[in-house]
Amino acid sequence: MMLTRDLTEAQRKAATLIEALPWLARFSGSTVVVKYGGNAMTDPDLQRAFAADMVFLRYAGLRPVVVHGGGPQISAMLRRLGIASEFKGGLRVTTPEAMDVVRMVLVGQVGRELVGLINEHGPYAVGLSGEDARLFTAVRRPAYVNGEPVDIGQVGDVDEVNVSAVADLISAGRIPVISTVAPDVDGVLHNLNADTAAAALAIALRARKLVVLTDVPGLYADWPDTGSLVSQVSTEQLAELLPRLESGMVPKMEACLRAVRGGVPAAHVVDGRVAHSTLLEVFTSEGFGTMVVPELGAVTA
Ligand SMILES: Nc1ncnc2c1ncn2[C@@H]1O[C@H](COP(=O)(O)OP(=O)(O)O)[C@@H](O)[C@H]1O
Ligand SMILES: CC(=O)N[C@@H](CCC(=O)OP(=O)(O)O)C(=O)O
Repeated sequence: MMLTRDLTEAQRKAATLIEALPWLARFSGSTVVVKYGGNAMTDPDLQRAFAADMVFLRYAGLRPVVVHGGGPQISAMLRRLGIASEFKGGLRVTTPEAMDVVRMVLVGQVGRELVGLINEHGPYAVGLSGEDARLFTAVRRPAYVNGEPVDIGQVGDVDEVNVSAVADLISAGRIPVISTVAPDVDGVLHNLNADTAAAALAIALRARKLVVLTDVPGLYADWPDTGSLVSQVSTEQLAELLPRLESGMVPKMEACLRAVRGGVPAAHVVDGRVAHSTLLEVFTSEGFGTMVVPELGAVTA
């Protein structure tokens, strides 16, 4: 005979599953670009949970595309090699020497590890960088310090996206895992901020969502005041807030703004330190993290 306690537990599980039903119906068939930040991938258990989430999305009928970061991992390798490195306006100043390390770490290390973790579940993940099938063409990107443009070397913005480079993989049921280095028109390799590249890809793929995993619960309007967490923000409000933001949040929120202005219905910044944060964002009714929408009250998510 089933104990009352077991029944309650079973009902709770059923309630969790059934809560996902409207979201499954809404998002089935949709492309979701998930940016996995370097700060959110330091724990092996969290990495495994992330990989499982991508496979879960796929089996739920969504089309996940992973764009990964690796800022802390690049910094660690540069330190090991004794190469100086600094950030300006949230972007890494990238010398030709640093560029070699950026490519080695993102493509050869971080990307490979994620592909391996996803493929523990089956033959799904295929790793590629902006160089493969000309996925991204870069154009040099200036950074701004106190409103003045500063040269930060081989740092790029995405000029063009060759959608067909990933569309075929997605149609075949694969999960593209993308490392964000890309050549410019002259073939010179550039270092792309991963948030920036994820936004450009989400727009080009007409994604239903951009989900950005980082190491904070979301955007704080008045950082570091923890009472100022923003649950929902319109593009207009975010554009006003942007000049007051600092460090890594600048390219991140610029990317979310760009994605939503570019036609992606919602961009979410969520806490990647919480296991299965992507599933919580996609399949539960409570808001999780910060959601950027075209206008407040827009029916989306
Ligand atoms: N207004 C803000 N809201 C949230 N985080 C902020 C803010 N301003 C600065 N930060 C910092 O930005 C960091 C996230 O950016 P970044 O380090 O580039 O992360 P990722 O590796 O995930 O891209 C947070 O850990 C936090 O320290
Ligand atoms: C130009 C620039 O800053 N590129 C980044 C690329 C990696 C990245 O964006 O990683 P996260 O998402 O972990 O921050 C860098 O060199 O760190």
